[in-house]
Amino acid sequence: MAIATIESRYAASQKAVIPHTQDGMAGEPLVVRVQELGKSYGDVQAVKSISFDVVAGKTLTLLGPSGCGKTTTLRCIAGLETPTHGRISIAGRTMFDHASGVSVEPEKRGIGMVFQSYAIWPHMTVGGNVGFPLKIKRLSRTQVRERVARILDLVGLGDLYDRSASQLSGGQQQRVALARALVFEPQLVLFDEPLSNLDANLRDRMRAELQRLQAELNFTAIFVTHDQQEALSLSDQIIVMRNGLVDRLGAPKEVFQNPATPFSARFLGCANNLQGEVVQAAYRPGDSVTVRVSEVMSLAGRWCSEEPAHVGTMATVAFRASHLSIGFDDSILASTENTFEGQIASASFLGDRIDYTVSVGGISVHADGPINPSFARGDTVHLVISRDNCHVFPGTES
Ligand SMILES: Nc1ncnc2c1ncn2[C@@H]1O[C@H](COP(=O)(O)OP(=O)(O)OP(=O)(O)O)[C@@H](O)[C@H]1O
Repeated sequence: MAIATIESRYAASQKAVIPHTQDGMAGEPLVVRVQELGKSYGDVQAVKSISFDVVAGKTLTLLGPSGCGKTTTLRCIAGLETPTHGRISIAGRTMFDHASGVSVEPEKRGIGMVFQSYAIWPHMTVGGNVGFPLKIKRLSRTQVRERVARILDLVGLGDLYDRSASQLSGGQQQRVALARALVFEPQLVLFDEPLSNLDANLRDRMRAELQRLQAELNFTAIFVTHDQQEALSLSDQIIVMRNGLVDRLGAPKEVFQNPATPFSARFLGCANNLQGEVVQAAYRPGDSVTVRVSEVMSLAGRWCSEEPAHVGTMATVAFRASHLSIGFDDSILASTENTFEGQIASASFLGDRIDYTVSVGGISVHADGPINPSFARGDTVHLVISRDNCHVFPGTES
């Protein structure tokens, strides 16, 4: 039986979709729908309850710290784990439904997977590794050869067809794993930290290659990573996961610029999380609010909750080190709001900038500064940050 082309598979997926109504994407074709998915291992609730949709041809990334349930979610979608509850459908077809007992076998889900470990067979050639999924599907030798040659060209390994897989660099092995996942033209590809074993240069190149391949082959992707740069650069949508739940879901820019919780703020690079008492109230999200962090430090920021901030309640102010300006004198101070004096407690050279820890009346603040001028331990400096860059959340939960 001839295997459908990428284009016809994609066209078929477009016909079989459920109308989509969430997150302003109404009318777009859906490839994956995950509803109230949960998975427990004995007493461990690896995934508590998670729901999301992925639109055809787009990339959704599960981002979060180690142990938050990213891989378990991915493995449930692939059919490698049986969820404890919930429902998963792909292109309108139910793959798992706890309520009705449906559970489609992994090999019948039509999903490609790329793992962190590559999982390629060292005793086979490159062509043998990549052609393996097609052999299982009983394609003829000629068809396998043609398909494998084409995908190897696409991933930049066209001249390594007959090379033994044991004679490849890490980057080449990663490309083989990628080619093997894509060779049977899946409409959905799952990536579990596929770039984490590569050096920084290669990782950047592979990110760009993945984007090119996705544009060319039009597959839908679910990506797992704990690297925020990777998530921001590769995704159409990001889910920040925490303890088996969705902490934040949105487009990369939205998630980065408007963190909805202190956890998301910290995970997406807000190195400063200061706690204090509300001294100027806020009633709606986006309202100005002031929090007194210490005797010498009150911070004005944007309120990030639907609940009002009453005077006297506790709140958390999150902001990035890169948003603080730091200088020797108060000429850097454009206003009198959110300005502080402190002493340099430590400095870490990061190549293109210096990460300073500044003590402001005993409270430690992280501030990025330029290479020149640089400041030494004990120097007195001035700091300023705009109110728009301070995100304020209710409570003091870390
Ligand atoms: N087979 C298993 N048996 C028991 N517990 C498991 C099993 N697999 C995962 N867990 C637990 O489930 C939780 C979620 O694990 P998971 O691998 O999904 O996290 P993760 O976010 O992918 O982490 P990492 O980034 O470290 O890979 C962890 O507490 C983990 O110890």
